[in-house]
Amino acid sequence: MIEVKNLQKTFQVPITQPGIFGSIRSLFSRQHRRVKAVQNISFSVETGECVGYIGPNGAGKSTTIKMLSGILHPSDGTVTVMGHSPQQERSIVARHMGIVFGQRTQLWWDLPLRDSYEILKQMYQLSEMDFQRFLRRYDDLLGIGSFIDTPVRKLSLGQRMRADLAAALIHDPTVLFLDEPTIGLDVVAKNRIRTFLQTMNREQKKTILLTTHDMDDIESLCQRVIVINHGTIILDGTLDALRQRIGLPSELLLQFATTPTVTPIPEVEHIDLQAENRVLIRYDRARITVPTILDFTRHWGETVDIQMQEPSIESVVETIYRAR
Ligand SMILES: Nc1ncnc2c1ncn2[C@@H]1O[C@H](COP(=O)(O)OP(=O)(O)OP(=O)(O)O)[C@@H](O)[C@H]1O
Repeated sequence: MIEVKNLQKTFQVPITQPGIFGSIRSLFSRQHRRVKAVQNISFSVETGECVGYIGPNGAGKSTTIKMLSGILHPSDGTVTVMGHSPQQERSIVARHMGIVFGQRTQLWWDLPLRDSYEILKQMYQLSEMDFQRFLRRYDDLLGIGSFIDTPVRKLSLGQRMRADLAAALIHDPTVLFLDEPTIGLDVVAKNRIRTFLQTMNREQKKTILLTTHDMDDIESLCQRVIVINHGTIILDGTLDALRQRIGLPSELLLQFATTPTVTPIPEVEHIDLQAENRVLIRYDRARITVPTILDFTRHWGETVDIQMQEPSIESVVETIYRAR
């Protein structure tokens, strides 16, 4: 479905001089430095897979997605999506591909959402019947009907993301490139998007490549992860393999009413008593479950709050480096 071979992207960035005169001088300067955003990466994605493409800030994720979708030309290497080059056969690939950039909308900012969809309907030459079916379907799945007459600029972030997802699917593509589709959303909105994407992947068999900074997105959606850092792939495997290889820790933050009496828990290496009667417990889900941990902690004192969190992408990358 997606084939990436020895892909590279190098940007030429002008070298700026300090100070205001320096900045003006830089405008006319020929001095550049080279930023190797993506360096020699290769992978393939099969039909129906949902792959998490993760890495810290500046790792090269968006640059890869932009090359896969034909927005950027690679400096070297090749990409094919369903056997076609996104650069040379952009209109063919565009028919099979939906794309969402969480950081910026692809809808018309000042128009009511409905008008944006009308424009897309014309662009993709949808029949009126298919268009009406699209509106009904994505009202059911994402609730777009409740804000369809609102100008895009007035939508909440969660509504805007749902609107963008629906727009990316208006032509019923087979592949979805999603660049941080849950960024900035609250827990409820994130869960709604995740449930929707699960439906798209598991029931509609859409192939999904997803970049995110949220390990919960990966946990709930992806069977496979590709980890990228400094433009190179440092790990490509199943989520389980990643977990086993680096002992991916999960975190439990407990808030006690008074100072807890902390005692060791078998299979748990990290227990940290923090300020204000909080205890951070890092554990490996392959070795111990949350109910078992709570069986121990209820003897420590009265628990008033429990928060579960997945490790940050940064700590995943750090752990991979340490394990290599
Ligand atoms: N148009 C551009 N011109 C120059 N440098 C760029 C350009 N786009 C990206 N870069 C650089 O390429 C590197 C990779 O950027 P990219 O946006 O792909 O990272 P990312 O993994 O998506 O990061 P983030 O998680 O912060 O979105 C960075 O060093 C970035 O500054």
